[in-house]
Amino acid sequence: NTADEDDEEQRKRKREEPETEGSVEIPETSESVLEESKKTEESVDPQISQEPKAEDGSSQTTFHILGGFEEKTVQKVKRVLPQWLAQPDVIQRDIKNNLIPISEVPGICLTLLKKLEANGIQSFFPVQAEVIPAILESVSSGLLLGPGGYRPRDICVSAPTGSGKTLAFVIPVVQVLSKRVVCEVRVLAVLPTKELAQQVSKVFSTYTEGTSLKVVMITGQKSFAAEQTALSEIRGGVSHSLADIVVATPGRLVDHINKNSNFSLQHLRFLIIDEADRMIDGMHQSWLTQVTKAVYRNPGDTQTSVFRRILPGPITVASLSPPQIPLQKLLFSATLTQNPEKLQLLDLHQPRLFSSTHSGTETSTQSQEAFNFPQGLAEYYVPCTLSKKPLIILHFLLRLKFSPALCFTNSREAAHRLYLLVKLFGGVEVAEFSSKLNPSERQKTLKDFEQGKIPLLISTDAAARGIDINGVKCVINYDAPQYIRTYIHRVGRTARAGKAGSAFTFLLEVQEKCFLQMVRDAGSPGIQRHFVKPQALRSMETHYEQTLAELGKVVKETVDKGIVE
Ligand SMILES: Nc1ncnc2c1ncn2[C@@H]1O[C@H](COP(=O)(O)OP(=O)(O)OP(=O)(O)O)[C@@H](O)[C@H]1O
Repeated sequence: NTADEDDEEQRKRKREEPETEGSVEIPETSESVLEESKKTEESVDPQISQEPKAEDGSSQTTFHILGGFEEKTVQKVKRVLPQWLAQPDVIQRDIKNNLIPISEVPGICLTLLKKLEANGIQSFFPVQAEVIPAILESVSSGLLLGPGGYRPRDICVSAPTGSGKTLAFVIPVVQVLSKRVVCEVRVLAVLPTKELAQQVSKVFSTYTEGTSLKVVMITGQKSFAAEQTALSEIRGGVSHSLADIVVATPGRLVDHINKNSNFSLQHLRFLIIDEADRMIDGMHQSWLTQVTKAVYRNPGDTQTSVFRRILPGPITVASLSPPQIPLQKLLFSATLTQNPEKLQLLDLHQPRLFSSTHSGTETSTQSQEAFNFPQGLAEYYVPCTLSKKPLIILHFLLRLKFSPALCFTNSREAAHRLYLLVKLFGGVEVAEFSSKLNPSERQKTLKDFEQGKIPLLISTDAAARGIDINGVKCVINYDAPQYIRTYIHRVGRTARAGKAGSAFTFLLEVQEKCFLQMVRDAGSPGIQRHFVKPQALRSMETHYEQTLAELGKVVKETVDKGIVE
């Protein structure tokens, strides 16, 4: 229909207007005005010709309208992913109904089976049942070669928060290393924070206990000299490694590579990158280049060594002989990026992906990445106003007994303010967790929270990723997270290991549309509205107002004393 076409044409013209500051927006004009401007377009300066005219023909305004906030139709582009990303090995998301008895997973030695049982593990979760045999298979020809004499494929795992990814790499790696003769660093696990490194190091220690394997953590928690002493010793004038498995944060790792001449990665067989998407992010990138350099750094006398390592290139007869220790990368994340450009930074070798999302299928037209949500998670959003947020938290804790609850804010200041307010209000034990605390305070706070001494922990995103706190019933996003990955990791602190849990996100009216769209686009199975009636808060209001006034005084006093800025 012609009228529709004209409309469409008008809209198109509007969309194509330059968005520069000097441009003039053409208002929704009548056809005659549009025709008028069309006629003059060829002969007159376009800037002048686009100036809007009122019906009497006079210029409507001389102001330039800034912005360009009008709605634009963005052309949908069908995603085309590399085959390995588009067709992953599928991992079941439902843990409870897909438990596999540990004895049914092939290749695991008796000693480890016994240890698993001793640690209360009777069955493997789906991610473990898939990934453990795959890693074991890649070392089936020994540490020096992959299957068929070729370099083994790198392995990427994208599975929900709390799905048991840690054991999926700890078990096979410990099993492979248990046959080693000489102590050298064969496994390097890199994690973004000290807490996570500690958590993973603890699991490695549990499963290496009673063997000669040594696990060393380098995160800066101890002095550099103490870490050096733990990593190697000089015997007979020669440096000997004291670590088989090193668990590190990127900053401290780079320090040891550059400043500790006795720290050698020349025998490294597995590079484990946990929270891989976070580790690919900008600030962490250079650590990988440094690791690669350290792995292929040849001391002068190794030209004749059997273990001479050269950077992998095209396969030739010469490159296959003598065989080298291949470096295999194992990537784990609940929100592994599907952006091939980002993944390329990791220089993966014929990667094999294990994933519980199907967003990468060829039929998918979604431009946004979809992620994994734990099966037992119930998601809610709570419509609220800024002033009612603290009251709703108190209502959740005091009336609805939503505890233990982990509550996230978007800044350290917001966490501290909310902590003070809840503490002054009384009736519930509360603690805060942020980078403001030193590592031992952080550790103690997490321990107290886990042991049930603190029913409410108010945290920044410092506790959003990877932290495995047993028994968190409820996650509260006091401030809505800006990014979908942050949301997934925060809510993933509950509903772990096949258990149930709830996540509540407080949303101001202006945030609702965008946030809900973001969550749905990411593949959330469904987020429901949880409305708190104003009457439910009324009885707490007077005491709350008094607490606010008191808080004002406390904050003023601390500022006056120069305790906080
Ligand atoms: N087979 C199993 N049986 C029972 N519990 C298990 C099993 N595997 C792992 N767990 C427990 O499940 C919890 C979550 O495991 P883990 O921390 O490895 O999850 P994750 O996938 O790494 O989560 P995130 O993505 O949040 O880091 C841990 O407390 C762990 O001890």
